Amino acid sequence: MRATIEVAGLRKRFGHTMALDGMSFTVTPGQVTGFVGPNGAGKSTTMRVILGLDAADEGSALVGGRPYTGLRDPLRHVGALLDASALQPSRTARNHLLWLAHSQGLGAGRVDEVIEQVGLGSAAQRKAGGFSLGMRQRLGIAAALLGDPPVLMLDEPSNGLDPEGIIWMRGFLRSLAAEGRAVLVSSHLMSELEDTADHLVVVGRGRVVADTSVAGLLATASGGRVSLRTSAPSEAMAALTQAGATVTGAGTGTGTGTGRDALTVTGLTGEHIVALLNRYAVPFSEVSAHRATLEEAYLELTRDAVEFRAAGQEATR
Ligand SMILES: Nc1ncnc2c1ncn2[C@@H]1O[C@H](COP(=O)(O)OP(=O)(O)OP(=O)(O)O)[C@@H](O)[C@H]1O
Repeated sequence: MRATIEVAGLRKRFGHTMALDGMSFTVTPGQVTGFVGPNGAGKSTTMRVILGLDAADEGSALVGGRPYTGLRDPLRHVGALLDASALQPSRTARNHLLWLAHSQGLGAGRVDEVIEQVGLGSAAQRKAGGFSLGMRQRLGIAAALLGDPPVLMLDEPSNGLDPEGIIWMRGFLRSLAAEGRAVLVSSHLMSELEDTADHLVVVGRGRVVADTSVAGLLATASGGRVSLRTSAPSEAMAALTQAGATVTGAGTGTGTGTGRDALTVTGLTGEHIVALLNRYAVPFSEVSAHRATLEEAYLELTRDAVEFRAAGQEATR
């Protein structure tokens, strides 16, 4: 089976709420794809539609080229963790997994393997009802792995994990992708994905607002801005503007630097700026390309898609 998820033109309305408004993206094998967007952006609904738990009004969602409902032994095709608390609290972790395994024709040996894989060995005989959220997440991932599926889909798997657990999760997801699986991981926090994901599908208001590599998102957000520090701002401005750049700062109050000697230049690369300043013998002490953080890039992209924002935050925008 192809290790892919293909979502095309999904629309889904709940009453007056348009949860999905033309959601389209593809998850490819061998990498972790981060599915990121603010609360209410439509991530869980998309995952539920992919798993056949919700029906879309329009569009298609395919796992390995087929709709989920058409898969025989679905756990062998796609492993999913949507809600870690969806378990029978009186069952032990191992019995929970045994019950799932049997439903898919899988043996007890596989159950013990996945228990070890997620680090729950010492808790396997404990009742799942007494598990912390972090332990439930691990149990949910064990369940997703039971059928050794080529496709994994995890909704906010780092929720409830302690810092050690978060680091473990990052490495674990990356190793699953390195084995050639397609791994889709959702989060409403970019910080949770930035060290994990190779590729990002950023969503807002039910649609994709960016489908890009992590490096691509950073490059777009940086916007080609270069900061410059010079003791001769007027001469620098004149030389750079003449070469086609847009220059702000030095008393205009619009630059990102501080003080009269700081300029912000767009439209020219750092190398080009250095060459021009040298040619016109304009002194400068610093030329640096602005690097946006992933968080900044994400906030910029999803600014219009945030459903709930504190009043103080609203005022700053
Ligand atoms: N069963 C439902 N009935 C009514 N509205 C729903 C239902 N499920 C989702 N919605 C609405 O659809 C929109 C998308 O919700 P969804 O849970 O998919 O977003 P999300 O990106 O997963 O958000 P979060 O990060 O908060 O989990 C929201 O406005 C939500 O309130």
